[in-house]
Amino acid sequence: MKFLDQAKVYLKSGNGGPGSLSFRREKYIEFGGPDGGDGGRGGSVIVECVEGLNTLIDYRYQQHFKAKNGGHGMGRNRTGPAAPDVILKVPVGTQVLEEDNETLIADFTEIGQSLVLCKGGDGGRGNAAFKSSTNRAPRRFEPGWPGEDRWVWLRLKLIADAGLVGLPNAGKSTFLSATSRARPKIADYPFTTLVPQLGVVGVGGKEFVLADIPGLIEGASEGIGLGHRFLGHVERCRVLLHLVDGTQEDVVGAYKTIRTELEAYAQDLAAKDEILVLNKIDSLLDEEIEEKVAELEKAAGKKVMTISAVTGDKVDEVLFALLEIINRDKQEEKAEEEEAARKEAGEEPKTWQP
Ligand SMILES: Nc1nc2c(ncn2[C@@H]2O[C@H](COP(=O)(O)OP(=O)(O)OP(=O)(O)O)[C@@H](O)[C@H]2O)c(=O)[nH]1
Ligand SMILES: [Mg+2]
Repeated sequence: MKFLDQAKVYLKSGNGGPGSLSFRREKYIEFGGPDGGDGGRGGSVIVECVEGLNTLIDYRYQQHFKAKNGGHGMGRNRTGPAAPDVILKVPVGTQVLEEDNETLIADFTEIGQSLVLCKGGDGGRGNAAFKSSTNRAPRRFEPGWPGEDRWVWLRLKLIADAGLVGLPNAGKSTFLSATSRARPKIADYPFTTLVPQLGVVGVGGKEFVLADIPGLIEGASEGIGLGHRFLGHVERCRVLLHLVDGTQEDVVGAYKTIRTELEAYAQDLAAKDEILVLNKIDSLLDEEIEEKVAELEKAAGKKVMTISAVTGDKVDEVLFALLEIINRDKQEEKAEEEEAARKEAGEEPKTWQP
């Protein structure tokens, strides 16, 4: 599933500190020379490409990044303290665009690349800097130079490995928030999720990207509800995680509604690997769980896993099951790519000859 993860952020660098207007007063000199130092440099705002990030999710929650102003110049010709830079860490593959969301400013393709987006203002000069042969005691000093500010878009194209599907209220967002650092909105009414949300799930020392899309309802493939807009995204992921709310009467009906929509939307979507999970088992009696699992397994013709996204019960088992499919799919993809590369190079596949 190819995703556009993006965030609009406001950046502001610090102003330079003002220069100082200071005169040294010493014992025998009633009115000494100027010794006001320069103001400190304001902090810059810098974007840096770092290791270990997969999404821009953090930028959805904090949108304003402001560096501090430089400090005032001081007496004895001391320069004011420079303000620290503010560094926005982004993953490889991030693009920075102007506020119009079209004009490209930077394209980060390697770890360690960085760019100053708003330069901190220089400090103003203190009066010591204006001393000359004709003016031994200037009363002149400069205010600090202003910093810069701008809005930019951060944009990251990434592939989600697994996609959550299910009716509204099935607990998809709860699952995402229980398994990743993503903090999607969760509520007991349908269509809480309005746009896809992504999270990076860590399991067994590995990571994969999980996407939560708005709930699907009957007619979704024809444009009813919200989910259809995002079904195209799910088309490219490696595995579907299908959640069924165990507290509803008709679990089989819920399952079938989603399957019908997936099939109506695209055959290859319906043909994807799917892990089927009965959620909310914390609210069910053991007999109810057994009964519902049996009904679902019969209708779906596959094994059904059970979890509570809220308590975290058995969630890990689902994650390992997802990881297994994702790894297998990645290996297959790699093998296919190698095969294609070999063909391109004009090499005949090696065949065994007696
Ligand atoms: N008891 C119980 N409640 C759950 C569980 N998982 C989710 N819920 C509740 O079910 C409601 C819906 O959860 P969401 O995670 O918002 O559901 P969703 O599938 O993302 O819903 P949409 O975004 O509308 O498609 C919330 O009130 C959750 O607290 C669970 O394991 N047990
Ligand atoms: Mg949701």
